[in-house]
Amino acid sequence: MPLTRDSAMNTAKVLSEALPYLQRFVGKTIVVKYGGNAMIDENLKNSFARDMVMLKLVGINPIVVHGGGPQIGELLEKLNIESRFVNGMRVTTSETMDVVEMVLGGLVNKDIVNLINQNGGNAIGLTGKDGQLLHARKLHVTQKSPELEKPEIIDIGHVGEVSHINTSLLNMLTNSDFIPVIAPIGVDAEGHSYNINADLVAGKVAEVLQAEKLILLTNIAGLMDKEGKILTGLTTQQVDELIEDGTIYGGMLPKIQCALDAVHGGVNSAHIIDGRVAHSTLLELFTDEGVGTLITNRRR
Ligand SMILES: Nc1ncnc2c1ncn2[C@@H]1O[C@H](COP(=O)(O)OP(=O)(O)O)[C@@H](O)[C@H]1O
Ligand SMILES: CC(=O)N[C@@H](CCC(=O)OP(=O)(O)O)C(=O)O
Repeated sequence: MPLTRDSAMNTAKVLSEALPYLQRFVGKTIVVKYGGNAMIDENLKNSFARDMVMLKLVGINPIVVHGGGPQIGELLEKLNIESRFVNGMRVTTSETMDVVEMVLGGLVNKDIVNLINQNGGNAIGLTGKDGQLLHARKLHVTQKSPELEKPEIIDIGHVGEVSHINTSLLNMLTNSDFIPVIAPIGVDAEGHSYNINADLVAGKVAEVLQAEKLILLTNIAGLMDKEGKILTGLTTQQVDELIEDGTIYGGMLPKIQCALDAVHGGVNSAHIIDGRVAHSTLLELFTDEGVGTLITNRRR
């Protein structure tokens, strides 16, 4: 559709206004956790892929870490395998692990790689096993309950946390103009697979690369209080209180924890943003529009 003069002027204005942001972020690494609706809706999928291609083209290094919880859930259901979560983590038996690896490392990862490449990018898909990218160890979760005096340690199976990241592999790929697309599957020294929450992987990748930003795309407008108001600029203590009183629960727990860990570990800022909004990554990076929850070290 041909642009009218007004909308052409507007496009030029928007591009010009992006200049200071481009100058600030060029050469920097931005880790994007891709998940939620942005990974299901065809239009949103496409706009996400275009955003990644655009970032790379203007000299920013995007690294994508993807989730796929709903896609895993769908296949488990078809296979009649029961699934449940503890503290936002999927209890993972050996049988479940096989499904997780098939879905995340196969269908989901290749779909994203393909979409970025179709939009003119140069994406390469990896699980934590490729090039031993993500070393993992078993994650032990604790759960508090009013009936118990001290928190209970729960075994949730083949669920891991990141113990080491092969940064030279990531640097090699980004320096060769690839966009790495990482599926959150880890491996230990004995070659066992681990299912790792994608937010935790994204946070760790951002930390070890000392990324400029960690952007967590999700299905909600941001971290909210009990009245649904978006919370931003929180301190660690405020977050702890919100967890204690039940305002933060389920899938938001690993998200907020990894955002805090990342900024404590040297990432400039972490953002929990609404992946239901098209081009939300560009909005976050190149405009003054704050979309969602910002977590930085500055207020601490
Ligand atoms: N305080 C909170 N603010 C916003 N969402 C919350 C909060 N506490 C729990 N949640 C839940 O966390 C969900 C986001 O986590 P999750 O579904 O795992 O996202 P993703 O698939 O993007 O990783 C929200 O949809 C919401 O149901
Ligand atoms: C241990 C654990 O819970 N792993 C996740 C991995 C995928 C993921 O994190 O997907 P989302 O980001 O879409 O939730 C799972 O099995 O669902």
